[in-house]
Amino acid sequence: MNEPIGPVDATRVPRYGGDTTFARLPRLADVPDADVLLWGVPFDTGVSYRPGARFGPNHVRQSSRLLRPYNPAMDAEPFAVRQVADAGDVGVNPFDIQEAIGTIERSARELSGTRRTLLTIGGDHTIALPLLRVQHERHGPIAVLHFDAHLDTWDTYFGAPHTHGTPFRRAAEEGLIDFEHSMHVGLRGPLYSKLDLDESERLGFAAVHSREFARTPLDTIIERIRARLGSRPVYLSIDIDVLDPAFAPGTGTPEAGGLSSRELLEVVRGLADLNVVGADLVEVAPAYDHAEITGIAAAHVLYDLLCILPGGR
Ligand SMILES: N=C(N)NCCCC(=O)O
Ligand SMILES: [Zn+2]
Ligand SMILES: [Zn+2]
Repeated sequence: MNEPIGPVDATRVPRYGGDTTFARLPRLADVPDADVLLWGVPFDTGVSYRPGARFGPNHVRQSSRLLRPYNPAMDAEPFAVRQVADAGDVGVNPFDIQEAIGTIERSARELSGTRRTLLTIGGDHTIALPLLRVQHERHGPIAVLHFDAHLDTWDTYFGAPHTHGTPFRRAAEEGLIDFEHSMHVGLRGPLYSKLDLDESERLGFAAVHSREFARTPLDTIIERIRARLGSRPVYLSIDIDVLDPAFAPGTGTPEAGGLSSRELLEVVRGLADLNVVGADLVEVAPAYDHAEITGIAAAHVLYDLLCILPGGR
């Protein structure tokens, strides 16, 4: 087997120069094949408040230039153990949500092929639906670990079924989710009514609310999550607004009282050895970011995610 082609060597080409791929990894076209692909879905037509997540993928790439090859927290070299590459962005229609969802689904299917793991950079949370459809084709009903301030199980907005507040309701209706083993993490903020929580529970989602992080030891929370997911194939859907606006100001629907980046990174690391089969990281909206705070948090979450994937260490 050929050695994986890693990121550009920062001792030869300084980090701030050259092509902007995630972690300065090679592009898919420049490697014989890849085991793990990062790709961007620059789509935000589903947002209900501040727009701008369409600029998320390139912002996260730009904010990932300082990542280094060795991750001491996981004793891992994620770019050395297998081929990771950046597959660029998919061209999605910003004026037609249905068409965009179809394009995302087809592209995800094509890119994953028979064996590749996809890490998708959004884009708003609408994009989780087509991504879950492709996971379902491979694994059947899939355990979803959903990091978010919001439930995203709402029914419609202005009568529209496909928005960033509704992907998990649609996915539930399509039978894509294994509710015995699915969970929200980081919920908080005002709701439309108490029924919002009841409906999510009725669908079958368990939940760790953000406020529980204030009083419960992190290891206890990680244990609860691991027990819920078990040995099932797990899909991670990470809305960056799970972080407190202090740690992720660059997002469209910020809510106070969220996780710190340290807490989120520790929870992600705590998922090591579970069967994580894919992930998305959504809702980074760079227009509201400062000094790449949100972009850097997103890049580091993806980096640790690469290390917890089966075979990532
Ligand atoms: N950020 C996501 N995915 N959803 C937020 C929807 C909240 C709302 O507009 O009421
Ligand atoms: Zn959210
Ligand atoms: Zn969301």
